[in-house]
Amino acid sequence: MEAILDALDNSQVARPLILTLTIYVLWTVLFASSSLPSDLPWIGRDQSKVFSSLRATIKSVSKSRELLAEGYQKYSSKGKSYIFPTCDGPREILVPRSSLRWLLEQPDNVLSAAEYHNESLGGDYNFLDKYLIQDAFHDHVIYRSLTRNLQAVIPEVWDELGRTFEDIWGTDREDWKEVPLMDSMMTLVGRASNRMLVGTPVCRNKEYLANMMKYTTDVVINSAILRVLPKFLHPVIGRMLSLRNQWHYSRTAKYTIPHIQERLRHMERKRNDPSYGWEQPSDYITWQINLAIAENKSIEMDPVTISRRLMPINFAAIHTTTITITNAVIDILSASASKGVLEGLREEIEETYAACNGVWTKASLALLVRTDSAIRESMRVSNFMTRNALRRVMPAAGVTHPVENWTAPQGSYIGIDMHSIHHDPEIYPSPAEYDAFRFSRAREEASASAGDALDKVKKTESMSTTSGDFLTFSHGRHACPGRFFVVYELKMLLAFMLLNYDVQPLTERPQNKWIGGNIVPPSDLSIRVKRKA
Ligand code: HEM
Repeated sequence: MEAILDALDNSQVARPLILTLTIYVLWTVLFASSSLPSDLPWIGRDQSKVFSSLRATIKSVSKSRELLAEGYQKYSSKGKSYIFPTCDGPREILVPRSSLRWLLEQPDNVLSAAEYHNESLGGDYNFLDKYLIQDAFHDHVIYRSLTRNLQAVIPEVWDELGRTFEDIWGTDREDWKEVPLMDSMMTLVGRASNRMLVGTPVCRNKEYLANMMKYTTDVVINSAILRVLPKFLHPVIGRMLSLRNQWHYSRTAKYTIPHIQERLRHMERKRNDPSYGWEQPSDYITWQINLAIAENKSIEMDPVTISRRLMPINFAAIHTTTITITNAVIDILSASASKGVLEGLREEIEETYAACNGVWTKASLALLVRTDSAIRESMRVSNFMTRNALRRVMPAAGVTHPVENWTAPQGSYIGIDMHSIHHDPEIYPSPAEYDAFRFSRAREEASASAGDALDKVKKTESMSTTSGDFLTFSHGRHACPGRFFVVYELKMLLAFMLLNYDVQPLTERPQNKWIGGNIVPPSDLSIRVKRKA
Protein backbone atom coordinates (compact mmCIF):
# COMPACT_ATOMS: atom_id res chain seq x y z
CA MET A 1 0.00 0.00 0.00
CA GLU A 2 2.87 2.35 0.87
CA ALA A 3 4.35 1.83 -2.60
CA ILE A 4 1.08 2.77 -4.22
CA LEU A 5 0.77 5.89 -2.07
CA ASP A 6 4.29 6.89 -3.03
CA ALA A 7 3.56 6.35 -6.68
CA LEU A 8 0.42 8.39 -6.44
CA ASP A 9 1.95 11.22 -4.47
CA ASN A 10 1.25 14.73 -5.78
CA SER A 11 -2.25 13.82 -6.76
CA GLN A 12 -5.10 15.62 -5.04
CA VAL A 13 -7.30 12.69 -5.91
CA ALA A 14 -5.06 9.82 -4.93
CA ARG A 15 -5.18 9.78 -1.14
CA PRO A 16 -8.94 10.08 -0.71
CA LEU A 17 -9.21 7.52 -3.49
CA ILE A 18 -7.03 5.03 -1.63
CA LEU A 19 -8.88 5.54 1.64
CA THR A 20 -12.27 5.11 0.08
CA LEU A 21 -11.03 2.15 -1.91
CA THR A 22 -10.59 0.33 1.37
CA ILE A 23 -14.24 0.94 2.22
CA TYR A 24 -15.21 -0.08 -1.28
CA VAL A 25 -13.24 -3.27 -1.03
CA LEU A 26 -15.07 -4.22 2.18
CA TRP A 27 -18.36 -3.27 0.60
CA THR A 28 -17.68 -5.39 -2.47
CA VAL A 29 -16.63 -8.40 -0.45
CA LEU A 30 -19.44 -8.21 2.07
CA PHE A 31 -22.47 -7.00 0.14
CA ALA A 32 -22.17 -6.40 -3.58
CA SER A 33 -23.13 -9.13 -5.98
CA SER A 34 -21.92 -8.90 -9.54
CA SER A 35 -24.67 -9.15 -12.11
CA LEU A 36 -22.42 -8.54 -15.08
CA PRO A 37 -22.81 -11.05 -17.91
CA SER A 38 -21.17 -14.31 -16.87
CA ASP A 39 -20.36 -15.12 -20.51
CA LEU A 40 -18.01 -12.13 -20.76
CA PRO A 41 -14.34 -12.60 -19.87
CA TRP A 42 -12.66 -10.37 -17.29
CA ILE A 43 -9.21 -9.00 -17.66
CA GLY A 44 -6.83 -9.43 -14.72
CA ARG A 45 -8.99 -12.02 -12.94
CA ASP A 46 -7.66 -15.42 -12.01
CA GLN A 47 -10.70 -17.45 -11.05
CA SER A 48 -8.63 -20.15 -9.40
CA LYS A 49 -7.93 -17.72 -6.57
CA VAL A 50 -10.27 -16.63 -3.77
CA PHE A 51 -11.77 -13.15 -4.10
CA SER A 52 -10.66 -13.16 -7.74
CA SER A 53 -12.85 -10.16 -8.78
CA LEU A 54 -11.63 -8.18 -5.81
CA ARG A 55 -8.01 -9.00 -6.61
CA ALA A 56 -8.55 -7.86 -10.20
CA THR A 57 -10.01 -4.57 -8.94
CA ILE A 58 -7.05 -3.95 -6.65
CA LYS A 59 -4.71 -4.79 -9.52
CA SER A 60 -6.25 -2.08 -11.66
CA VAL A 61 -5.19 0.60 -9.11
CA SER A 62 -1.58 0.28 -10.21
CA LYS A 63 -1.77 -1.91 -13.33
CA SER A 64 -4.46 -0.33 -15.51
CA ARG A 65 -1.94 0.22 -18.28
CA GLU A 66 -1.01 -3.47 -18.44
CA LEU A 67 -4.62 -4.60 -18.06
CA LEU A 68 -5.83 -2.40 -20.91
CA ALA A 69 -2.99 -3.56 -23.17
CA GLU A 70 -3.79 -7.19 -22.38
CA GLY A 71 -7.53 -6.67 -22.88
CA TYR A 72 -6.93 -4.98 -26.24
CA GLN A 73 -4.61 -7.69 -27.44
CA LYS A 74 -6.71 -10.64 -26.19
CA TYR A 75 -10.21 -9.34 -26.90
CA SER A 76 -10.77 -5.86 -28.44
CA SER A 77 -8.44 -6.41 -31.39
CA LYS A 78 -10.31 -9.67 -32.09
CA GLY A 79 -13.70 -7.94 -32.08
CA LYS A 80 -14.68 -9.13 -28.58
CA SER A 81 -15.90 -7.33 -25.47
CA TYR A 82 -14.55 -7.89 -21.98
CA ILE A 83 -14.95 -6.66 -18.40
CA PHE A 84 -12.45 -4.12 -17.12
CA PRO A 85 -12.18 -4.19 -13.29
CA THR A 86 -12.28 -0.42 -12.76
CA CYS A 87 -10.88 0.55 -9.36
CA ASP A 88 -12.70 3.85 -9.01
CA GLY A 89 -16.26 2.93 -9.81
CA PRO A 90 -18.40 0.12 -11.18
CA ARG A 91 -16.68 -2.38 -13.45
CA GLU A 92 -17.01 -1.53 -17.12
CA ILE A 93 -17.79 -3.55 -20.21
CA LEU A 94 -15.37 -2.41 -22.90
CA VAL A 95 -16.53 -3.10 -26.42
CA PRO A 96 -14.19 -3.46 -29.43
CA ARG A 97 -13.78 -0.73 -32.05
CA SER A 98 -16.03 -2.72 -34.37
CA SER A 99 -18.90 -2.15 -31.88
CA LEU A 100 -18.33 1.60 -31.43
CA ARG A 101 -21.03 2.48 -33.92
CA TRP A 102 -23.55 0.28 -32.11
CA LEU A 103 -22.53 1.86 -28.78
CA LEU A 104 -22.92 5.42 -30.03
CA GLU A 105 -26.11 4.91 -31.97
CA GLN A 106 -28.20 3.57 -29.09
CA PRO A 107 -30.86 6.09 -28.01
CA ASP A 108 -30.37 7.87 -24.70
CA ASN A 109 -33.11 5.82 -23.04
CA VAL A 110 -31.09 2.67 -23.79
CA LEU A 111 -27.47 3.78 -23.30
CA SER A 112 -27.30 7.15 -21.59
CA ALA A 113 -24.32 9.52 -21.68
CA ALA A 114 -26.02 12.01 -19.32
CA GLU A 115 -26.78 9.34 -16.72
CA TYR A 116 -23.22 8.04 -16.89
CA HIS A 117 -21.85 11.58 -16.42
CA ASN A 118 -24.34 12.26 -13.64
CA GLU A 119 -23.47 9.12 -11.69
CA SER A 120 -19.73 9.19 -12.23
CA LEU A 121 -19.50 12.89 -11.33
CA GLY A 122 -21.70 12.65 -8.24
CA GLY A 123 -24.23 14.87 -10.03
CA ASP A 124 -26.79 14.68 -7.22
CA TYR A 125 -24.37 16.44 -4.85
CA ASN A 126 -21.59 18.16 -6.75
CA PHE A 127 -23.49 20.64 -8.86
CA LEU A 128 -25.36 22.59 -6.16
CA ASP A 129 -28.86 21.48 -7.16
CA LYS A 130 -29.99 18.25 -8.83
CA TYR A 131 -32.28 20.29 -11.07
CA LEU A 132 -29.30 21.88 -12.83
CA ILE A 133 -28.03 18.54 -14.09
CA GLN A 134 -31.37 16.82 -14.63
CA ASP A 135 -32.33 19.66 -16.97
CA ALA A 136 -28.93 20.58 -18.42
CA PHE A 137 -29.94 23.85 -20.08
CA HIS A 138 -26.27 24.92 -19.96
CA ASP A 139 -25.35 22.05 -22.32
CA HIS A 140 -28.17 23.18 -24.59
CA VAL A 141 -26.76 26.76 -24.58
CA ILE A 142 -23.29 25.46 -25.48
CA TYR A 143 -24.66 23.28 -28.30
CA ARG A 144 -26.81 26.11 -29.68
CA SER A 145 -24.61 29.15 -29.27
CA LEU A 146 -20.91 28.52 -28.76
CA THR A 147 -19.96 27.31 -32.23
CA ARG A 148 -22.01 29.93 -34.06
CA ASN A 149 -20.45 32.76 -32.01
CA LEU A 150 -16.82 31.67 -32.31
CA GLN A 151 -15.86 34.50 -34.65
CA ALA A 152 -16.91 37.08 -32.04
CA VAL A 153 -15.19 35.20 -29.23
CA ILE A 154 -11.77 34.90 -30.92
CA PRO A 155 -10.54 38.53 -30.41
CA GLU A 156 -11.77 38.50 -26.82
CA VAL A 157 -9.90 35.31 -26.00
CA TRP A 158 -6.75 36.57 -27.75
CA ASP A 159 -6.87 39.75 -25.67
CA GLU A 160 -7.35 37.81 -22.44
CA LEU A 161 -4.55 35.38 -23.21
CA GLY A 162 -2.15 38.26 -23.88
CA ARG A 163 -3.01 40.00 -20.60
CA THR A 164 -2.75 36.76 -18.65
CA PHE A 165 0.62 35.82 -20.14
CA GLU A 166 1.96 39.24 -19.21
CA ASP A 167 0.55 39.00 -15.69
CA ILE A 168 2.01 35.57 -14.95
CA TRP A 169 5.09 35.23 -17.19
CA GLY A 170 5.99 38.93 -17.12
CA THR A 171 7.70 41.16 -19.65
CA ASP A 172 11.35 40.87 -18.62
CA ARG A 173 13.41 40.75 -21.81
CA GLU A 174 16.74 40.27 -20.04
CA ASP A 175 16.49 37.37 -17.64
CA TRP A 176 15.01 33.88 -17.91
CA LYS A 177 12.15 33.18 -15.51
CA GLU A 178 11.15 29.79 -14.14
CA VAL A 179 7.37 29.31 -14.27
CA PRO A 180 5.22 26.39 -13.03
CA LEU A 181 3.77 24.90 -16.20
CA MET A 182 0.50 23.37 -15.09
CA ASP A 183 -0.44 26.30 -12.82
CA SER A 184 0.32 28.71 -15.65
CA MET A 185 -1.85 26.75 -18.05
CA MET A 186 -4.67 26.54 -15.50
CA THR A 187 -4.65 30.34 -15.06
CA LEU A 188 -4.49 30.95 -18.82
CA VAL A 189 -7.27 28.49 -19.57
CA GLY A 190 -9.33 29.70 -16.59
CA ARG A 191 -9.18 33.34 -17.66
CA ALA A 192 -9.56 32.73 -21.39
CA SER A 193 -12.49 30.34 -20.90
CA ASN A 194 -14.17 32.74 -18.50
CA ARG A 195 -13.76 35.61 -20.93
CA MET A 196 -15.98 33.48 -23.18
CA LEU A 197 -18.30 32.49 -20.33
CA VAL A 198 -18.76 35.64 -18.21
CA GLY A 199 -16.78 38.38 -19.96
CA THR A 200 -14.92 41.25 -18.29
CA PRO A 201 -14.21 42.24 -15.57
CA VAL A 202 -15.31 39.06 -13.73
CA CYS A 203 -13.13 36.75 -15.87
CA ARG A 204 -9.99 38.23 -14.33
CA ASN A 205 -11.23 38.75 -10.78
CA LYS A 206 -8.75 36.82 -8.63
CA GLU A 207 -11.22 35.73 -5.94
CA TYR A 208 -13.75 34.60 -8.54
CA LEU A 209 -11.15 32.61 -10.46
CA ALA A 210 -9.53 31.05 -7.39
CA ASN A 211 -12.90 29.83 -6.12
CA MET A 212 -13.98 28.59 -9.52
CA MET A 213 -10.76 26.56 -9.81
CA LYS A 214 -11.20 25.21 -6.28
CA TYR A 215 -14.78 24.30 -7.11
CA THR A 216 -13.73 22.34 -10.21
CA THR A 217 -11.14 20.52 -8.09
CA ASP A 218 -13.82 19.81 -5.42
CA VAL A 219 -15.89 18.09 -8.11
CA VAL A 220 -12.95 15.88 -9.13
CA ILE A 221 -12.17 14.89 -5.53
CA ASN A 222 -15.76 14.45 -4.36
CA SER A 223 -16.76 12.39 -7.35
CA ALA A 224 -13.71 10.14 -6.87
CA ILE A 225 -14.81 9.57 -3.27
CA LEU A 226 -18.47 9.01 -4.11
CA ARG A 227 -17.66 6.58 -6.92
CA VAL A 228 -16.08 4.15 -4.51
CA LEU A 229 -18.61 4.49 -1.71
CA PRO A 230 -21.71 2.31 -1.54
CA LYS A 231 -24.81 4.16 -2.72
CA PHE A 232 -26.57 4.09 0.66
CA LEU A 233 -23.84 6.34 2.09
CA HIS A 234 -24.21 8.97 -0.65
CA PRO A 235 -27.03 11.03 0.88
CA VAL A 236 -24.97 11.61 4.03
CA ILE A 237 -21.40 11.79 2.69
CA GLY A 238 -22.46 13.47 -0.56
CA ARG A 239 -24.18 16.28 1.33
CA MET A 240 -21.21 16.70 3.64
CA LEU A 241 -18.77 16.85 0.74
CA SER A 242 -20.91 19.32 -1.16
CA LEU A 243 -20.54 21.93 1.61
CA ARG A 244 -17.16 22.93 0.14
CA ASN A 245 -18.69 23.24 -3.32
CA GLN A 246 -21.44 25.48 -1.91
CA TRP A 247 -18.85 27.65 -0.19
CA HIS A 248 -16.78 28.04 -3.35
CA TYR A 249 -19.90 28.74 -5.37
CA SER A 250 -20.94 31.48 -2.92
CA ARG A 251 -17.55 33.19 -3.41
CA THR A 252 -18.11 33.21 -7.19
CA ALA A 253 -21.77 34.24 -6.95
CA LYS A 254 -20.71 37.36 -5.04
CA TYR A 255 -19.31 38.60 -8.38
CA THR A 256 -21.44 36.85 -10.97
CA ILE A 257 -24.91 37.68 -9.63
CA PRO A 258 -24.52 41.51 -9.72
CA HIS A 259 -22.78 41.16 -13.09
CA ILE A 260 -25.69 39.10 -14.50
CA GLN A 261 -28.26 41.48 -13.00
CA GLU A 262 -26.56 44.37 -14.73
CA ARG A 263 -26.46 42.43 -18.02
CA LEU A 264 -30.18 41.68 -17.74
CA ARG A 265 -30.94 45.38 -17.20
CA HIS A 266 -28.90 46.43 -20.24
CA MET A 267 -30.38 43.72 -22.42
CA GLU A 268 -33.90 44.65 -21.45
CA ARG A 269 -33.28 48.33 -22.20
CA LYS A 270 -31.76 47.43 -25.54
CA ARG A 271 -34.76 45.23 -26.40
CA ASN A 272 -37.11 48.08 -25.61
CA ASP A 273 -34.96 50.73 -27.30
CA PRO A 274 -32.63 49.50 -30.07
CA SER A 275 -30.92 52.94 -30.14
CA TYR A 276 -29.75 52.49 -26.52
CA GLY A 277 -25.96 52.96 -26.69
CA TRP A 278 -24.79 49.63 -25.34
CA GLU A 279 -23.17 46.74 -27.20
CA GLN A 280 -24.29 43.27 -26.25
CA PRO A 281 -21.19 41.18 -25.37
CA SER A 282 -20.99 37.77 -27.00
CA ASP A 283 -20.53 35.44 -24.06
CA TYR A 284 -22.27 32.54 -22.33
CA ILE A 285 -24.36 34.84 -20.10
CA THR A 286 -25.81 36.66 -23.10
CA TRP A 287 -26.41 33.38 -24.94
CA GLN A 288 -28.24 31.85 -22.00
CA ILE A 289 -30.47 34.90 -21.54
CA ASN A 290 -31.29 35.06 -25.28
CA LEU A 291 -32.05 31.34 -25.46
CA ALA A 292 -34.20 31.53 -22.31
CA ILE A 293 -36.20 34.36 -23.90
CA ALA A 294 -36.51 32.49 -27.22
CA GLU A 295 -37.70 29.33 -25.47
CA ASN A 296 -39.79 31.16 -22.90
CA LYS A 297 -37.98 29.70 -19.89
CA SER A 298 -38.11 32.40 -17.26
CA ILE A 299 -36.23 30.31 -14.66
CA GLU A 300 -33.21 30.30 -16.97
CA MET A 301 -33.14 34.11 -16.86
CA ASP A 302 -32.87 34.14 -13.12
CA PRO A 303 -29.42 35.50 -12.07
CA VAL A 304 -29.01 32.79 -9.42
CA THR A 305 -29.79 30.02 -11.91
CA ILE A 306 -27.35 31.48 -14.44
CA SER A 307 -24.64 31.91 -11.80
CA ARG A 308 -25.12 28.26 -10.82
CA ARG A 309 -25.03 26.97 -14.37
CA LEU A 310 -21.61 28.57 -14.75
CA MET A 311 -20.24 25.98 -12.32
CA PRO A 312 -20.78 22.76 -14.33
CA ILE A 313 -19.69 24.54 -17.51
CA ASN A 314 -16.46 25.66 -15.85
CA PHE A 315 -15.98 22.12 -14.65
CA ALA A 316 -16.40 20.75 -18.20
CA ALA A 317 -14.04 23.37 -19.62
CA ILE A 318 -11.18 23.92 -17.18
CA HIS A 319 -9.47 20.66 -16.16
CA THR A 320 -9.88 18.99 -19.54
CA THR A 321 -8.36 21.93 -21.40
CA THR A 322 -5.63 22.57 -18.81
CA ILE A 323 -4.39 18.99 -18.90
CA THR A 324 -4.56 18.92 -22.70
CA ILE A 325 -2.44 22.04 -23.20
CA THR A 326 -0.02 21.10 -20.40
CA ASN A 327 0.63 17.81 -22.18
CA ALA A 328 0.93 19.55 -25.55
CA VAL A 329 3.54 22.03 -24.25
CA ILE A 330 5.51 19.20 -22.63
CA ASP A 331 5.39 17.11 -25.80
CA ILE A 332 6.46 20.05 -27.99
CA LEU A 333 9.29 21.11 -25.67
CA SER A 334 10.56 17.54 -25.30
CA ALA A 335 10.59 16.72 -29.01
CA SER A 336 14.05 15.98 -30.29
CA ALA A 337 15.77 19.10 -31.73
CA SER A 338 16.43 17.22 -34.97
CA LYS A 339 12.70 17.16 -35.67
CA GLY A 340 12.50 20.95 -35.71
CA VAL A 341 9.12 21.03 -33.97
CA LEU A 342 9.52 24.38 -32.18
CA GLU A 343 11.03 26.01 -35.29
CA GLY A 344 8.31 24.53 -37.53
CA LEU A 345 5.58 25.88 -35.27
CA ARG A 346 7.20 29.30 -34.85
CA GLU A 347 7.64 29.65 -38.60
CA GLU A 348 4.01 28.82 -39.30
CA ILE A 349 2.65 31.05 -36.54
CA GLU A 350 4.85 34.06 -37.42
CA GLU A 351 4.08 33.85 -41.13
CA THR A 352 0.35 33.45 -40.60
CA TYR A 353 0.19 36.22 -37.99
CA ALA A 354 1.99 38.60 -40.32
CA ALA A 355 -0.21 37.60 -43.27
CA CYS A 356 -3.40 38.29 -41.28
CA ASN A 357 -2.02 41.62 -40.00
CA GLY A 358 -2.15 40.46 -36.41
CA VAL A 359 -5.90 39.83 -36.46
CA TRP A 360 -6.87 36.25 -35.78
CA THR A 361 -10.09 35.03 -37.33
CA LYS A 362 -11.56 31.58 -37.85
CA ALA A 363 -10.07 31.62 -41.34
CA SER A 364 -6.56 32.68 -40.30
CA LEU A 365 -6.48 30.25 -37.36
CA ALA A 366 -7.52 27.47 -39.75
CA LEU A 367 -4.22 28.05 -41.57
CA LEU A 368 -2.26 26.91 -38.49
CA VAL A 369 -2.22 23.29 -39.61
CA ARG A 370 1.06 22.36 -37.93
CA THR A 371 -0.10 23.87 -34.64
CA ASP A 372 -3.37 22.00 -34.99
CA SER A 373 -1.49 18.77 -35.64
CA ALA A 374 0.94 19.30 -32.74
CA ILE A 375 -1.99 19.59 -30.30
CA ARG A 376 -4.04 16.77 -31.86
CA GLU A 377 -1.02 14.46 -31.81
CA SER A 378 -0.48 15.25 -28.12
CA MET A 379 -4.16 14.52 -27.45
CA ARG A 380 -3.63 11.16 -29.15
CA VAL A 381 -0.40 10.02 -27.55
CA SER A 382 -0.75 11.76 -24.16
CA ASN A 383 -4.47 11.24 -23.66
CA PHE A 384 -5.47 11.73 -20.03
CA MET A 385 -8.58 9.55 -20.07
CA THR A 386 -8.10 5.92 -21.04
CA ARG A 387 -11.69 4.80 -21.59
CA ASN A 388 -14.25 7.01 -23.27
CA ALA A 389 -17.78 7.17 -24.70
CA LEU A 390 -18.99 5.54 -21.48
CA ARG A 391 -22.73 5.00 -21.21
CA ARG A 392 -25.10 3.75 -18.50
CA VAL A 393 -27.49 0.93 -19.36
CA MET A 394 -31.04 2.22 -18.81
CA PRO A 395 -33.72 -0.45 -19.56
CA ALA A 396 -34.82 -2.66 -16.67
CA ALA A 397 -34.22 -5.67 -18.91
CA GLY A 398 -30.70 -4.51 -19.70
CA VAL A 399 -29.25 -4.26 -23.17
CA THR A 400 -28.16 -7.12 -25.43
CA HIS A 401 -25.16 -6.87 -27.74
CA PRO A 402 -26.39 -7.63 -31.28
CA VAL A 403 -23.45 -9.80 -32.33
CA GLU A 404 -21.89 -11.21 -29.17
CA ASN A 405 -25.28 -11.74 -27.57
CA TRP A 406 -24.36 -10.94 -23.96
CA THR A 407 -26.81 -8.86 -21.91
CA ALA A 408 -25.54 -5.98 -19.77
CA PRO A 409 -27.81 -5.32 -16.78
CA GLN A 410 -29.52 -2.05 -15.96
CA GLY A 411 -27.12 0.38 -14.31
CA SER A 412 -23.94 -1.16 -15.72
CA TYR A 413 -21.45 0.87 -17.76
CA ILE A 414 -20.36 0.22 -21.35
CA GLY A 415 -17.55 2.12 -23.12
CA ILE A 416 -14.44 1.80 -25.23
CA ASP A 417 -10.70 1.55 -24.57
CA MET A 418 -9.56 4.76 -26.24
CA HIS A 419 -5.97 4.50 -25.00
CA SER A 420 -5.25 1.27 -26.82
CA ILE A 421 -6.86 2.50 -30.05
CA HIS A 422 -4.70 5.63 -29.90
CA HIS A 423 -1.65 3.41 -29.42
CA ASP A 424 -2.45 0.72 -32.00
CA PRO A 425 0.45 0.42 -34.52
CA GLU A 426 -1.97 -0.66 -37.23
CA ILE A 427 -3.75 2.67 -36.93
CA TYR A 428 -0.82 4.93 -36.00
CA PRO A 429 2.66 3.81 -37.10
CA SER A 430 5.20 4.23 -34.25
CA PRO A 431 2.30 4.89 -31.90
CA ALA A 432 4.35 5.69 -28.78
CA GLU A 433 6.25 8.43 -30.56
CA TYR A 434 5.12 12.08 -30.38
CA ASP A 435 5.23 12.92 -34.07
CA ALA A 436 4.08 16.56 -33.92
CA PHE A 437 3.35 16.93 -37.62
CA ARG A 438 1.78 13.49 -38.11
CA PHE A 439 -1.54 15.05 -39.14
CA SER A 440 -0.27 18.17 -40.92
CA ARG A 441 2.21 16.53 -43.29
CA ALA A 442 -0.55 15.17 -45.50
CA ARG A 443 -2.44 18.47 -45.27
CA GLU A 444 0.60 20.50 -46.29
CA GLU A 445 1.30 18.14 -49.18
CA ALA A 446 -2.32 18.20 -50.29
CA SER A 447 -2.45 21.99 -50.09
CA ALA A 448 0.54 22.12 -52.43
CA SER A 449 -1.44 20.11 -54.99
CA ALA A 450 -4.81 21.62 -53.83
CA GLY A 451 -8.18 20.43 -55.14
CA ASP A 452 -10.12 17.46 -53.78
CA ALA A 453 -7.16 15.95 -51.96
CA LEU A 454 -6.95 19.00 -49.68
CA ASP A 455 -10.65 18.91 -48.85
CA LYS A 456 -10.43 15.25 -47.97
CA VAL A 457 -7.44 15.64 -45.67
CA LYS A 458 -8.85 18.81 -44.11
CA LYS A 459 -11.98 16.97 -43.08
CA THR A 460 -10.28 13.97 -41.58
CA GLU A 461 -7.17 15.27 -39.87
CA SER A 462 -8.03 18.44 -37.98
CA MET A 463 -8.06 18.72 -34.20
CA SER A 464 -11.82 18.89 -33.71
CA THR A 465 -12.53 15.95 -36.03
CA THR A 466 -13.59 12.90 -34.09
CA SER A 467 -13.65 9.35 -35.42
CA GLY A 468 -13.36 5.74 -34.30
CA ASP A 469 -9.58 6.26 -34.37
CA PHE A 470 -9.44 9.62 -32.57
CA LEU A 471 -11.62 9.68 -29.48
CA THR A 472 -10.29 12.29 -27.07
CA PHE A 473 -13.44 14.36 -27.56
CA SER A 474 -15.40 11.09 -27.83
CA HIS A 475 -17.44 10.59 -31.00
CA GLY A 476 -21.02 10.60 -32.23
CA ARG A 477 -23.86 12.82 -31.09
CA HIS A 478 -22.49 13.37 -27.57
CA ALA A 479 -18.95 14.23 -28.71
CA CYS A 480 -17.74 17.27 -26.79
CA PRO A 481 -19.57 20.38 -28.07
CA GLY A 482 -16.85 22.62 -26.56
CA ARG A 483 -14.18 21.25 -28.91
CA PHE A 484 -14.58 23.86 -31.63
CA PHE A 485 -13.86 26.54 -29.03
CA VAL A 486 -10.95 24.55 -27.59
CA VAL A 487 -9.30 24.39 -31.02
CA TYR A 488 -9.17 28.19 -31.31
CA GLU A 489 -8.39 28.77 -27.64
CA LEU A 490 -5.41 26.40 -27.64
CA LYS A 491 -4.05 27.49 -31.01
CA MET A 492 -4.11 31.10 -29.82
CA LEU A 493 -2.51 30.15 -26.53
CA LEU A 494 0.40 28.47 -28.31
CA ALA A 495 0.55 31.31 -30.84
CA PHE A 496 0.83 33.98 -28.14
CA MET A 497 3.44 31.95 -26.31
CA LEU A 498 5.65 31.36 -29.34
CA LEU A 499 5.25 34.85 -30.79
CA ASN A 500 6.14 36.58 -27.55
CA TYR A 501 8.34 34.30 -25.47
CA ASP A 502 11.49 32.30 -25.84
CA VAL A 503 10.90 28.97 -24.14
CA GLN A 504 13.72 26.58 -23.26
CA PRO A 505 13.23 23.02 -24.55
CA LEU A 506 13.19 20.13 -22.07
CA THR A 507 16.05 17.66 -22.22
CA GLU A 508 13.69 14.70 -21.84
CA ARG A 509 9.96 14.16 -21.56
CA PRO A 510 8.93 13.88 -17.90
CA GLN A 511 6.71 10.83 -17.51
CA ASN A 512 2.99 11.19 -16.96
CA LYS A 513 1.55 9.21 -14.05
CA TRP A 514 -1.14 6.57 -14.29
CA ILE A 515 -3.62 7.05 -11.45
CA GLY A 516 -6.04 4.15 -11.71
CA GLY A 517 -7.40 4.53 -15.21
CA ASN A 518 -6.35 8.16 -15.72
CA ILE A 519 -3.01 9.57 -16.84
CA VAL A 520 -1.87 12.93 -15.51
CA PRO A 521 1.08 15.13 -16.48
CA PRO A 522 3.54 16.19 -13.75
CA SER A 523 1.96 19.02 -11.76
CA ASP A 524 5.30 20.25 -10.37
CA LEU A 525 7.14 20.76 -13.66
CA SER A 526 8.59 24.23 -14.27
CA ILE A 527 9.80 25.61 -17.60
CA ARG A 528 12.12 28.55 -18.33
CA VAL A 529 10.76 31.47 -20.33
CA LYS A 530 11.87 34.98 -21.36
CA ARG A 531 9.93 37.70 -23.14
CA LYS A 532 11.27 38.07 -26.66
CA ALA A 533 13.52 41.02 -27.30
C1 HEM B 1 -9.51 19.73 -24.31
C2 HEM B 1 -10.63 20.01 -23.71
C3 HEM B 1 -11.82 19.10 -23.63
C4 HEM B 1 -11.88 17.74 -23.73
C5 HEM B 1 -10.75 16.76 -23.95
C6 HEM B 1 -13.28 17.38 -23.59
C7 HEM B 1 -13.76 16.07 -23.65
C8 HEM B 1 -15.07 15.74 -23.49
C9 HEM B 1 -15.57 14.38 -23.46
C10 HEM B 1 -14.73 13.13 -23.60
C11 HEM B 1 -16.90 14.43 -23.29
C12 HEM B 1 -17.86 13.23 -23.12
C13 HEM B 1 -18.48 12.83 -24.43
C14 HEM B 1 -19.23 11.51 -24.34
O1 HEM B 1 -19.69 11.13 -23.26
O2 HEM B 1 -19.33 10.83 -25.36
C15 HEM B 1 -17.27 15.83 -23.20
C16 HEM B 1 -18.57 16.29 -23.03
C17 HEM B 1 -18.92 17.62 -22.92
N1 HEM B 1 -18.07 18.70 -22.98
FE1 HEM B 1 -16.06 18.62 -23.31
N2 HEM B 1 -14.02 18.51 -23.39
C18 HEM B 1 -13.17 19.59 -23.43
C19 HEM B 1 -13.51 20.92 -23.29
C20 HEM B 1 -14.81 21.40 -23.17
C21 HEM B 1 -15.18 22.80 -23.12
C22 HEM B 1 -14.20 23.97 -23.22
C23 HEM B 1 -16.53 22.86 -22.98
C24 HEM B 1 -17.46 24.05 -22.87
C25 HEM B 1 -17.15 25.27 -23.07
C26 HEM B 1 -17.03 21.50 -22.95
C27 HEM B 1 -18.35 21.14 -22.83
C28 HEM B 1 -18.81 19.84 -22.83
C29 HEM B 1 -20.22 19.48 -22.66
C30 HEM B 1 -21.40 20.46 -22.47
C31 HEM B 1 -20.29 18.08 -22.73
C32 HEM B 1 -21.54 17.18 -22.60
C33 HEM B 1 -21.99 16.77 -24.00
C34 HEM B 1 -23.12 15.77 -24.04
O3 HEM B 1 -23.27 14.97 -23.12
O4 HEM B 1 -23.89 15.75 -25.04
N3 HEM B 1 -15.94 20.65 -23.06
N4 HEM B 1 -16.15 16.60 -23.33
